[in-house]
Amino acid sequence: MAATSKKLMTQEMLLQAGIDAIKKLNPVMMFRNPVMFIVEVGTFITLLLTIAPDLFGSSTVGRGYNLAVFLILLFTLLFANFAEAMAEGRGKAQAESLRSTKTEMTARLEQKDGTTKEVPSTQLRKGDIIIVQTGELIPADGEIIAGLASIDESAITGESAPVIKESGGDFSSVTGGTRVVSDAITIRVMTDPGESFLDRMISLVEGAQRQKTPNEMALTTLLAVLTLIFLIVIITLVPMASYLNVHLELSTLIALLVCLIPTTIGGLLSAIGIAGMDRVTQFNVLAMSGKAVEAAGDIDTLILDKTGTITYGNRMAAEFIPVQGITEADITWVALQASVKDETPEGRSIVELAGKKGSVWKEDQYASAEVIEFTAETRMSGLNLADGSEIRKGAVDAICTYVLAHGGSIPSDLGDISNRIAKAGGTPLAVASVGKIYGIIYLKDTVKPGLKERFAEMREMGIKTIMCTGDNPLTAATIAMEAGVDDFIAEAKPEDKIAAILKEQQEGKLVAMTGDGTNDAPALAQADVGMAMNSGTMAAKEAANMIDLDSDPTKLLSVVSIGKQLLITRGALTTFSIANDIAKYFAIIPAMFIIALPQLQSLNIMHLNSPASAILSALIFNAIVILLLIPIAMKGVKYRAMTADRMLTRNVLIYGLGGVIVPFIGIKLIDVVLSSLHLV
Ligand SMILES: Nc1ncnc2c1ncn2[C@@H]1O[C@H](COP(=O)(O)OP(=O)(O)OP(=O)(O)O)[C@@H](O)[C@H]1O
Ligand SMILES: [K+]
Ligand SMILES: [Mg+2]
Repeated sequence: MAATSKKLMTQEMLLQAGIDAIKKLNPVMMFRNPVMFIVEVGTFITLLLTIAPDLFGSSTVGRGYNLAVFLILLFTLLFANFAEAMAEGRGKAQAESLRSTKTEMTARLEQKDGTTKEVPSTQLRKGDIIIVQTGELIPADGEIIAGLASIDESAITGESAPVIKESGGDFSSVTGGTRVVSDAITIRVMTDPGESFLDRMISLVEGAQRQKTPNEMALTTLLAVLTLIFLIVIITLVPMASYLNVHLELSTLIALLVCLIPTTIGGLLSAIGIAGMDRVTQFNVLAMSGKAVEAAGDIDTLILDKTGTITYGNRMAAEFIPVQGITEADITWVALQASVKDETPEGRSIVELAGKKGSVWKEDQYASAEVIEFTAETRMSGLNLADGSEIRKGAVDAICTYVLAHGGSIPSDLGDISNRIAKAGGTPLAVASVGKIYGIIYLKDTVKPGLKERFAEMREMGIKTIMCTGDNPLTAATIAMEAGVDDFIAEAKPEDKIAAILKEQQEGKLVAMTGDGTNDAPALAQADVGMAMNSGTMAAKEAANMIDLDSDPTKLLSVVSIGKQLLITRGALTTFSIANDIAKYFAIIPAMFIIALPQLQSLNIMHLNSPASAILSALIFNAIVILLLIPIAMKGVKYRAMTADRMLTRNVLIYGLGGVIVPFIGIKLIDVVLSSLHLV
């Protein structure tokens, strides 16, 4: 995706946006935007007045004037529509390129009797089991239930380096449309046709599901109310004017109304939202809703899981360390037994290390054993052998509790060994057989580089980072130090992760959470912004409202910036739009009443050429300003790392002051040009 998205606006896209701007004149579509809908009604009335100037009562202005007002209003509408069409353009192009990867393919579907049958991928349903081999495209989203393979995900992530996916752990999910580059895997299909990740991605970048955010809705309501107030003010001008014996032309009243209602922000509002979402996509982050992006802009706390988010998550067994009185061979043997049926990456790495150390075993030896699978709840796994003996490995505190409950004791040097590993940032797993602890397995993992700097940036923005891990407190402290997070919570079960989020939320804070595991899914759903790593499980990706295709937790920083920028841009342009009214008022009111009330000359501070020129200049400025502000609506106002409040104050000042001054200059300039061309 990244490859296609980096392209700048092409001529083709501009042309398409122009065509779309005309199509969007359809009143049914326009109705969703109250401000611009009023402009459209005005445009229609001035069109009628151009054809029949006396249609609504006798008129003293010529057709030419009405035509001029009509044309300027038409362009006001077109400029606003063009802004929206431009913002939509890039997403449409991206959707096009994604669609091209959605080819019809055949899948190898496993039958009840164990044989396979070739079927078209469109026939695959949730729960089907399929087999995909080297070189083949994966026909549907799913979870690997057997095997390990390296997979080229460039069709979705734009990243050409293949990633390793395997059954059992947090790296088990695969996406339809990606390619297996080595080995073969068995996959359980997780989505029905039309609901796949690729489908969702297409409709997301295309904006098909785009809904107004609560913020946008509130602003739209505010703008509609403002429009209504100006409408009432202008209608009441008519009897006042007739008392003064001033005849107000309908087209002039419409011009005044359009100048005063907030057309600038009304015209650019939707483009600002779409462009914000698009900017998030440019960072290879899929945001399921604009609401999530806006929430990201206000985040106070970020909660991260450790394994797979802060670290790479390929926890591998590095060493078997026996406690006093146990040989290395003994602990290796117990560790192996505890792991022969453990299908997690950790479990497999233990079996592999035991093999390297010379342990041999037969698969059928454990055929009648009961498998105790690893859960985040128990933090243990193992086997119950046919003779009734129980073999376990797991988090040190979990194993200690288990052994004590079985009448065993804790070896005196266990604490020292496990602390040594934890202080080095490793995960110690204790192993026990028949209620006796044999020693510790040292699982190593690596912290992703560059985290410290980015967490420091978050601190500067006023965001607190908390690591929330199932691992022990010492390991957690070491990794927390190394990664530079502000705080950590250790030995956290899934419900503890939710509790941590709820606690922050109850203090009135907005919370973001990043994670990759199935055990993170409930917390991802509870958080205001839940960002799942693309490397993670389906459950995590489904619960989250954002997915980072590059599996980089610090990406949230970019999303936060974009969210803040979105809110600030909207605020700044609203301020600018309303501040503009002052100059327009000074241009139009004297022009309307000058003949009856020469005293109003004192209001004519711009010394505009003629009443007609004043009105048309203000109206032209009103239209052009929409066009000129499209780049700011699309790119967002410049954002710097400071608190949102300071940033907003700063921008409201700039855009407020600018909004007062710029139109005085602009309207005067247009007036000079119009009169020098003898147009008015
Ligand atoms: N296959 C396994 N068998 C037994 N115990 C395990 C296994 N994998 C992990 N553990 C233990 O359970 C603890 C919790 O693991 P889990 O991966 O659920 O934590 P987590 O909350 O995902 O961690 P993180 O937040 O760091 O990603 C680990 O710290 C480890 O001690
Ligand atoms: K306006
Ligand atoms: Mg995890």
